[in-house]
Amino acid sequence: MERIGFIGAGSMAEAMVAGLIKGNVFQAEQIIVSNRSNSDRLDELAAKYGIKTTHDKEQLVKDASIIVLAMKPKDVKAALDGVQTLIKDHLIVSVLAGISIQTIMAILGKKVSIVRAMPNTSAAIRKSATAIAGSDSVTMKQMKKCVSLFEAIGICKIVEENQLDAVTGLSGSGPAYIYYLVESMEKAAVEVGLDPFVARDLIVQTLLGASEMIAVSEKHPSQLRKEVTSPNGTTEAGISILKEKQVQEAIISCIRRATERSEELKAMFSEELVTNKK
Ligand SMILES: NC(=O)C1=CN([C@@H]2O[C@H](COP(=O)(O)OP(=O)(O)OC[C@H]3O[C@@H](n4cnc5c(N)ncnc54)[C@H](OP(=O)(O)O)[C@@H]3O)[C@@H](O)[C@H]2O)C=CC1
Ligand SMILES: O=C(O)[C@@H]1CCC=N1
Repeated sequence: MERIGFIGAGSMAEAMVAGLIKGNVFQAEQIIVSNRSNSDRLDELAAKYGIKTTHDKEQLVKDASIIVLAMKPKDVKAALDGVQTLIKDHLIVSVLAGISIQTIMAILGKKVSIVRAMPNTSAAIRKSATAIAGSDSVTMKQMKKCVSLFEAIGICKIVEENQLDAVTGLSGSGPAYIYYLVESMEKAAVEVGLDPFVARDLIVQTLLGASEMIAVSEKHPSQLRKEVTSPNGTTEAGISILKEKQVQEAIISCIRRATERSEELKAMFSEELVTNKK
């Protein structure tokens, strides 16, 4: 029986476990989860999903053929400590932001099949936008397995590893940009005299509707925007302020900076984790 083992039992691991079970990619008995020390958390996951949990990482690595790295980037070295020699023909799937395939190989001290993924927190409701990249040794079959793994929690695109910083800046961090927009719309709604609860519902539905329109329509978003914008109407008046305040330029700078930060973190982690520098 093929088993998947998670090292790290936080929110990303749980989102994936939930999606894998709901999507029938793995049955509960094929999933093993471990963490550093929080037994209550393991008990909670076992009770909620019927999965196996353990604090014995060695056993997890022996039992599973796919190992998902789902701890914070700074903890990856400690998490893999003691199991390097047991990792052989496994497929390693890392969701760690800013940790390159090369860094993971350096920590493991050998060439292994590694798929690096950048999901986002909407994985919790199986709506993640994920991109993945594989090391040279990843087989077509392993890549397909990973795609189905991430398609169980949303959509999955295959990219070159050097694109993952851009993916992190765009869709990894992306939910936060949308939440920021919603925070701003909520503030504005109160200023223009709306009840905050009524405003929240209207904003959410506006976002859901607009997202679905983009998804199902063959029209470009700029065309959809034009269709909302009556000459001399309210939308034109509103958009003229966004243009005056250079909001589009600000969004482009935001995604550029987030991408750059991902590159910086990658370089920093690679130096810290591979050269033992703290
Ligand atoms: N949040 C996001 O939007 C996104 C996050 N990611 C990535 O997902 C990864 C996980 O994030 P998230 O789930 O939010 O993190 P959490 O902080 O929720 O969970 C981290 C988990 O790692 C465990 N852990 C820490 N050290 C070790 C160790 N030495 N051995 C075994 N387990 C260990 C912790 O165990 P314990 O509780 O016992 O300490 C905990 O279960 C991160 O690397 C992040 O970059 C990727 C895309 C988006
Ligand atoms: O903010 C971060 O660094 C992580 C990576 C993508 C989302 N959260």
